[in-house]
Amino acid sequence: NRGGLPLPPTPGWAWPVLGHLPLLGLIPHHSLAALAKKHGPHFLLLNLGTTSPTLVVSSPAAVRSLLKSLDPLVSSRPPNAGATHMAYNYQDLVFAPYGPRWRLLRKLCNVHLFSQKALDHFSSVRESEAQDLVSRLSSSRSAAVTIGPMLTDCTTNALGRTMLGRRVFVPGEGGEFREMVLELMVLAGVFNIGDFVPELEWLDLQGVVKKMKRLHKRFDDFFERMIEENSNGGEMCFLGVLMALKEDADGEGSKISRREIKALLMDLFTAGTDTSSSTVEWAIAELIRHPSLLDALQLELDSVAGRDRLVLESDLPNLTLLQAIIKEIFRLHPSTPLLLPRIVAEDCEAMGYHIPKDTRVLINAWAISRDPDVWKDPLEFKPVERFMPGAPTAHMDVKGNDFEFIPFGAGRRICAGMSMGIRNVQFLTAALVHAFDWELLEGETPEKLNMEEVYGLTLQRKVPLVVKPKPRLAPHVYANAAK
Ligand code: HEM
Repeated sequence: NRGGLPLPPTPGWAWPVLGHLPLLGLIPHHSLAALAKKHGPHFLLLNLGTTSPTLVVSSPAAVRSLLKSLDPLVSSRPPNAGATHMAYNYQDLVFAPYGPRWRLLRKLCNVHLFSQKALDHFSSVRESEAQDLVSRLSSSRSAAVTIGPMLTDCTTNALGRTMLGRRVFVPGEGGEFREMVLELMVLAGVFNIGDFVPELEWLDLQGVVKKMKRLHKRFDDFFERMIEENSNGGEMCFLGVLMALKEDADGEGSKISRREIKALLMDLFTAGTDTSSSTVEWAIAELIRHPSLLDALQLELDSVAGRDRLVLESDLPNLTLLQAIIKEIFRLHPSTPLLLPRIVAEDCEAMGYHIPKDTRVLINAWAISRDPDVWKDPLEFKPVERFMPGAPTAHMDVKGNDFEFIPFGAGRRICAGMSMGIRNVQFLTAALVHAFDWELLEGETPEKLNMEEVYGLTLQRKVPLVVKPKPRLAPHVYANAAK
């Protein structure tokens, strides 16, 4: 019963079985943005495969209507192979159905990882990993480096030390975990046909499920080893806290199980590393393309941190231009352009349309933050004009209150690690811009730097950024960083 309300518009004709899947193209957030402009600027209803229909949401008003007014009804995720085979059959946080277990896992993360107190507690870990990165870059002696993988090493090691009490990517040490994390990123980004045509799931046409099961076993063995090491009295870390909780709760319906602990660790490594590192890579690229902003940021950093030490996390509140620049980076380069899918729990009404139960929801955050109906000169990098104090949109933030840009999502299911993500991106960008001048390779110019995107789990550059870092601080700073 639709109560006389229409369904949202659709693009019309669809293929048998595949439905509108072929319309997604190679970069779905681009194709969906174009389709929305043509057929449904707020809502567009697609049939992707044979599953229930997918609602594509492409305007701030439409996001508000769902994630503010109806949020509890769209706070679970649709079924998918990754949740079943990698995330311990929905025992994790990212895919847990909205309810008491999801609430408990989020609360544990909020208290022990993402609260101001927990973030401050582990700031020395992030600072020492940034110091290591600066030292590795300065030892390149201004030769060209591909910055992306070095940033991934840095964020993953910082998270490894916070969660497991140890680094996980150690140069010259096997690199098994590194290889596993990279494979996980690739697999999680694959468009799995079985998720859209469940009738074909058993065939596993792309071999994705087989790979997931194999990789899951390797992760499980790794986390089991970590748990054993930790129970022999390892460094105090998030895993230690979780294990203590598990022991406290054992016998009385266990508050958190061993499986949930492993699933949570897997989530945090997947959601918390590339998201931050790829955003920093975009930030360095944008600053190279805008040399006067790069100069102004270096001036700000010098005035706050001087040239005799590296920047610290405690400097961040004093770096106003940096904060404006990072907001603009999040606007133009949201690392998860379609957020993570949701599913509608009950029939409901939004923007005058009937939205049936089980409709899947994709929110095109990328399209909204580049929409000329929402932003003036949306494709231009203008942090000062938009976000410096006194600018008309300076009050806007990325924390899910302003639906004009929602790189972390919004509502109850907003990114759990947002506080850490913002700190990672602000701090690493500050550290790199403060410690180095950045030159492109011979023959490349800032105006022509390739800024194209490719589709994947996170929004990656089509052409990885290769740059020459030239130290600009006092020499003893780099010597100390190397110790
Ligand atoms: C630049 C950094 C980051 C960005 C842009 C980002 C973005 C996102 C987005 C868009 C979502 C989906 C939100 C939704 O459904 O509305 C999400 C979920 C999530 N993120 Fe992040 N993220 C970042 C960093 C992190 C970090 C550092 C961690 C943890 C270490 C993390 C952990 C999570 C988790 C656990 C979820 C699932 C939350 C839930 O389902 O309740 N993220 N993130």
